[in-house]
Amino acid sequence: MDYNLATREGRWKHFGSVDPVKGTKPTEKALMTDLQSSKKDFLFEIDHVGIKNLTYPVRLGDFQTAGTFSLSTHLAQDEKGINMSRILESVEAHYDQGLPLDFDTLKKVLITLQTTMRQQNATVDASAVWFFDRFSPVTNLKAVGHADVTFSMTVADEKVTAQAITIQADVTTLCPCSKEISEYSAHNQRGVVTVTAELTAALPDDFKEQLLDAMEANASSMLYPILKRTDEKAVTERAYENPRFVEDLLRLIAADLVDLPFVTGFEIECRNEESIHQHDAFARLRYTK
Ligand SMILES: Nc1nc2c(ncn2[C@@H]2O[C@H](COP(=O)(O)OP(=O)(O)OP(=O)(O)O)[C@@H](O)[C@H]2O)c(=O)[nH]1
Repeated sequence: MDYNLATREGRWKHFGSVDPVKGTKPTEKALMTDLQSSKKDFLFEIDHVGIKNLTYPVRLGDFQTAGTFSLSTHLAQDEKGINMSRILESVEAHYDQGLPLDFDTLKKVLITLQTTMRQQNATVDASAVWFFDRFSPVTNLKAVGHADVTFSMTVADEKVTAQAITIQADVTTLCPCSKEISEYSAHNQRGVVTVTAELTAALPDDFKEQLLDAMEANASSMLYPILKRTDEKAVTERAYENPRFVEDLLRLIAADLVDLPFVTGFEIECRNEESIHQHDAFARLRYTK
């Protein structure tokens, strides 16, 4: 059969598209079976059911960036499934040129989600790149640094039952052993620090900054986007003056976190991408106050 190749429809049919069949199933929502809402004994309740790897715009500090979300609810034993479309509807209900990535907004999203799903609890993990201004140490030149953050929260009966933040940041560590045994120099490496901090309900405005400071200030040196020669000299000498094993860095961060009143417990991992090996060195600890 010849089709009118001057039209899209004609071209589609020319390439094999066919007309839809005349079906027997309803096309109106009210007449469609709501399978997920069917009730009987489905053997188990489910702790978490929802969506993950949702990419959605978020606002974090002065920046709009891409967030990655996992959102879920509980599901009772006598319910077949959740109404998944309501998860995105709950996010959209609090969206304003990006979803503000903070615990107040996430709590509102979870309460909306829990209410519309009529479930006992709801949980979110929301990750994004956290951009912030970073000034070079001597010349004070501004540029933008970054760390990875994940906000985690659970609500039950409209109350927050758990809230935590994970921050991953890069630092410099200079090897104390290398400094001790060598006539000159010492090898150093990129350290990757990951802190998950369980948090009290009330938080200071700068809680993320205080956590990041604990992670960076205890390293041999923090990282800067712009370094002029005077800055580079300062950073190099600071690292030499503050050598750190991976264990040292872990313990010094832990000591700072113990002192932060809004942190109730934490897990820290420090991983050094070794410059004299092909493997990494790491240390990890968990602590509950
Ligand atoms: N429960 C469940 N839903 C799924 C699954 N996979 C996909 N879905 C989605 O669920 C969508 C339907 O969403 P619902 O929220 O139940 O739709 P609805 O019943 O019209 O929505 P309401 O009017 O809010 O009740 C489908 O389009 C699917 O994309 C799954 O494994 N389980």
